[in-house]
Amino acid sequence: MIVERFILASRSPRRAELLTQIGVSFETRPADVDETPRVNEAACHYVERLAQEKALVVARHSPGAWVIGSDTSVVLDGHILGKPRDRADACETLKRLSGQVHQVMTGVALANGSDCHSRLVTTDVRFRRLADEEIAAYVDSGEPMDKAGSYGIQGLGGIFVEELRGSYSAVVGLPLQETAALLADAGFPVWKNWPRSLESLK
Ligand SMILES: Cc1cn([C@H]2C[C@H](O)[C@@H](COP(=O)(O)OP(=O)(O)OP(=O)(O)O)O2)c(=O)[nH]c1=O
Repeated sequence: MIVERFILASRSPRRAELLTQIGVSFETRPADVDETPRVNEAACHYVERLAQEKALVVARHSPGAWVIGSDTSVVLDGHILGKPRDRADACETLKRLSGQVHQVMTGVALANGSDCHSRLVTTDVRFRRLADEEIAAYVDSGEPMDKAGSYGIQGLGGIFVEELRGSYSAVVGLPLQETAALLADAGFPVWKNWPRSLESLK
């Protein structure tokens, strides 16, 4: 019997939790890629390219494995806001997001050898107005520091979000519907591995 091997090419604990949530068993291997945007590269192209590169770089060294890579960026007026460099940068980013609608773009890619398929998910998120003291307290919590756009919707930062149109899981870091669709297209519908808790009651 051939047992398929799945690898999550990520060091993000959120992505690992989300992939576990839909019933996929996998190993993790961080992908080190250069995250510098190309000159004049549109945010949507950048995000999908990085997801592909993360998956492909790990797939190259993992023959036969199915590798999932992902990238999330926060985009305000077309400008990519990545992870904060430091405390001041996080405060500045949160001030820019205050009272505004921004986009969270997440790319997800599935690679096998040099073959790679990907999807891009864009979600509109509206922040309410944030007070300066609130921003300072949030940055002091440390939560923004490893997150695109300097916030985590799944954490303390959830209180900033007034409205969301799109995919909540994509904002957290891995779009579940699209990830499952990529796996299904490759011949691995995730539901086949779900537990059968009620089977004995039939
Ligand atoms: C907007 C937002 C981002 N994030 C996180 C998801 C990603 O981990 C991170 C964006 O950075 P990424 O560069 O996409 O990912 P990463 O460096 O954490 O992990 P890897 O490249 O190894 O896969 O921001 C949240 O956790 N919550 C949010 O609400």
